[in-house]
Order: sequence, then C-alpha cells, then structure tokens
Amino acid sequence: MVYTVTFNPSLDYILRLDALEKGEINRVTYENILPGGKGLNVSMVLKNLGHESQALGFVAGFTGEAVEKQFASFGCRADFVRLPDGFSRINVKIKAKEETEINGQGPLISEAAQQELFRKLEKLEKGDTLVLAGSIPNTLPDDIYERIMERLAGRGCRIIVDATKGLLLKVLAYGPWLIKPNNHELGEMFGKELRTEEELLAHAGKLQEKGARNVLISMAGEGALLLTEDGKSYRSPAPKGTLVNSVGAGDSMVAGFLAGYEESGGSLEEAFFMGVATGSASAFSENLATRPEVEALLRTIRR
Ligand SMILES: Nc1ncnc2c1ncn2[C@@H]1O[C@H](COP(=O)(O)OP(=O)(O)OP(=O)(O)O)[C@@H](O)[C@H]1O
Ligand SMILES: O=P(O)(O)OC[C@@]1(O)O[C@H](CO)[C@@H](O)[C@@H]1O
Repeated sequence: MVYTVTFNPSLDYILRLDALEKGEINRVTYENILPGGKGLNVSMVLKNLGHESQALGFVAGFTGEAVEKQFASFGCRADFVRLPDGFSRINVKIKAKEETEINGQGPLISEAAQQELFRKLEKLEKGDTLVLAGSIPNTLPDDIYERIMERLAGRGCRIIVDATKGLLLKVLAYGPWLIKPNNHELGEMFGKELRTEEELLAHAGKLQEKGARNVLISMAGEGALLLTEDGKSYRSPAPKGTLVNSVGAGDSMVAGFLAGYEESGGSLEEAFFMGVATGSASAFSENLATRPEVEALLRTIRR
C-alpha cells in the first residue's frame, strides 16, 4: 500500500485573470477550489492512474472539512488527524501573465496530534511505500521527517521525500528510496547554479553519497534526469504541449513514477518515463493528470 503524508493540506484557490495589478481591485475570469498539498496531489493522481493509496496528515476547521470532503469525492482514501483548533490553509494560485502563489501558514499541530500521526504510521509494513511531501508548518519541529524515517527504519518500507533543500538534506542519512528535487533546488543545496546535465548528475551523485538511493531531478519544461542506485542514468525531454497549470506537476511526476514502477514490476526506467509523462500531463491540463492524457504523452517520449 502507498501512504502519503501531508503535514499541511490546503484548499487551493485557483484564479485566472488577464493581468494582476498590484494595489488595484482585480477581477478574475476563472476560479476553482481544489484540495491541495503535495501528498494529497500524489494520492489524487495515483487514483487517476488506477492505484489506491491512503493519505495521512492534519486537517482543521471548516476548510479542513472541505479538504476531506472534496478529497473523498475524488474516490481517495484518507485517515487524517483532526485538529481541535484553527483551520487548514487556503493557498491562492494566481494565473495571470505569470504564476503567483500565496501559501498559507496552516494550523497549530500539538505534540499530542503528532503522536496520533505516529500511531497511524505504525501500520506500515514491509513492501509499503511512504511519500513525505511538502513543507512543514512552522508550528512543527523541522526534524519531523527525520523522526518519522527513524521510526520506520528497518521495516522494509520504501520512502520517497519531496521537500525543499534543508528538509531534504536532513533526511538523506535515513536512506530515502527516492528524492525528487527540481534542478534549482538541487543547485540551492550546494549553493550554486547547475546548468548542464553532467553537473546535475554529478550533484545527484553527491546526494547518493549522503544516503539517497534514487535521485529524480525534474526540470519543468526541460524534462527530467534520473540517477539510479546502481549508477545508471536516464534522461528525457518534456513532452511537447502548452503549459496550462504547473501547480502539482512535481507531485504528479512522483505519482507517475510510483505507478510506472508498480506496473512494470519494478523497472526504474519505466517508472522514470511514466513520471515525466504524468508531470507533463498535469502541466498541460487545468486539473491533475488523467490516465488517457498520460498514456498519450508517454507514447511521444518512450520508444
Ligand atoms: N512547462 C512544462 N512543459 C512540459 N512539462 C512540464 C512543464 N512543467 C512541468 N512539466 C513536467 O512536470 C515535471 C515536474 O515539473 P517541475 O520540474 O516544475 O516540478 P516541481 O518544481 O516539483 O513543480 P511543482 O512544485 O510546481 O509541483 C517535469 O519534469 C515535466 O515532466
Ligand atoms: O507549502 P507547500 O507544502 O510547500 O506546498 C503546498 C502546495 O503549493 O503544493 C502543491 C503543489 O505542489 C499545492 O497543491 C499546494 O498548495
């Protein structure tokens, strides 16, 4: 079973407008509200691809109820910890000439609530996959990913971490099965801009030296690279298409990778191409990738 953990789920309020004028009243031409947060997105795309998962994390208040309800309406399973106070955040995604995002802070997560999540994670067993994705609210200790990985050590679970630089660097010692920095995040981890594929793969190798097993580097419209634990590397251009909504492209890529790995009986190469196609299918669509969209793109990049 795949479990996704999202510490700070959200309602993503997606707005489209011709131009965003600072300091003015702006009127939108399109609006939508979707459940969000990286782990939830991974679960929703897995569902679209025909794979079950269970989402874990924290929700609070009326926005939390809306997250739960909408998430369930997509046919996704969740076992969230409900917090007594506060409300799940609303993240505003403004699509004008350029994309602007305003992500909320999220509710306070008490020590007792953290323990409740840890109890839920006790059910993980050999062969299960855990996806830890997204930021940690600043009301939580920033070693929480490490604490989870420490507790699960030796159980034979595959752990995927999709987080930004500080968080990601800290979990490497626990041997995550897959990490997915984008090319900019990878550069930031080393305090430099990485321009060529050779530079990116060399630095992915440095993350492997620190403990990461497989490193998937996403590069938005430039495609992706994969460095596997047995030293093989794969590259793929992004499929051709028109960018409609890049929110969740990275999460979709993780879901596609997992689905591809599962469906191919454990081929990292197949997982990689399915990941790229799924990321791009989400980027080219108003909503998250669907199976027919992914299959159509996969045919354009895979043999
Ligand atoms: N403009 C684009 N054109 C084609 N494919 C894209 C585009 N943007 C994203 N993708 C696809 O999605 C994958 C992941 O995108 P990206 O590198 O932006 O991840 P990310 O930085 O984690 O994104 P996010 O945090 O917005 O989810 C890319 O490797 C590519 O396959
Ligand atoms: O604030 P975080 O946790 O880093 O990111 C949250 C978020 O921006 O990521 C998802 C897209 O990847 C959105 O659904 C969500 O709003």
